[in-house]
Amino acid sequence: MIQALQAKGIGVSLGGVEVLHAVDLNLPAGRWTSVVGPNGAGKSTLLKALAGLLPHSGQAELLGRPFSAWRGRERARALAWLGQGETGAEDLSVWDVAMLGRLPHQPWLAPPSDADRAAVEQALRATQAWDWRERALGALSGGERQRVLLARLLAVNADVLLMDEPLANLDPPHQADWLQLVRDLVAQGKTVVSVLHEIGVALHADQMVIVAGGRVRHQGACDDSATHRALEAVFDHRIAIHPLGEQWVALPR
Ligand SMILES: Nc1ncnc2c1ncn2[C@@H]1O[C@H](COP(=O)(O)OP(=O)(O)OP(=O)(O)O)[C@@H](O)[C@H]1O
Repeated sequence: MIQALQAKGIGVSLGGVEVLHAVDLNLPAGRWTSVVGPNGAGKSTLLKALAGLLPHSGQAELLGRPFSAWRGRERARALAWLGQGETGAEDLSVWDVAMLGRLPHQPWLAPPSDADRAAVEQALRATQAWDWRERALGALSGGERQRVLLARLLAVNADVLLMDEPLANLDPPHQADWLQLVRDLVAQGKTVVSVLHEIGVALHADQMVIVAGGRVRHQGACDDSATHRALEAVFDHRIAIHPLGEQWVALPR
């Protein structure tokens, strides 16, 4: 199986403290992997290291090649990123924010092409943000803003999409839309890796990586009882995983 992302002994220190300890991880291409764990576990740090956004020890590989072997723009076309609580670009219009996702496709200082405009329109429509395209990002609500940032990520049209808490501020219908969007992306052969606190949604993924204390505690299929037991354990058995129809739900004990 082709690996979209691989961590080989990745360690990260922040503020002089080691927060990720020699993590080894293989994330398969064409699958959706959810990353879960308690607050402060190191999930965001792991995702940033996998995206090549943080200095780290060990080696990270994207689609079988070390990050150092990728040219910047080529890598930016292959891997799209949605960070947690992103700020900045408040004065930019929604259209221009989504167009930022096309930068890796554009020659230096070139105006957007028809293909760029089509990709941005498609992305804004996919997240139902099209109607706000002339509004400033800073004038949107938290959930509206999140949908614009999601559109920026989609506009990249990358094969590997990393999202840190993509459901932040989204209401339940838009969480359901996100779930469908991810399923569609994976059906097209894309790889999605998402850090999620919504365990019920995270259990819809193909596989789950459970992180605690800066280490991967478990990696397994979301419908595997071993994954459910590991999930309950990492949250100190304060939640229990139950079947509900064809889904799994996490309920407080
Ligand atoms: N700049 C920093 N300096 C020092 N420690 C940091 C820094 N950034 C993060 N940390 C610490 O690193 C650890 C991992 O943080 P990280 O953001 O990866 O956790 P997380 O699992 O994503 O948490 P959450 O679920 O709360 O978002 C935490 O203990 C955090 O306090």
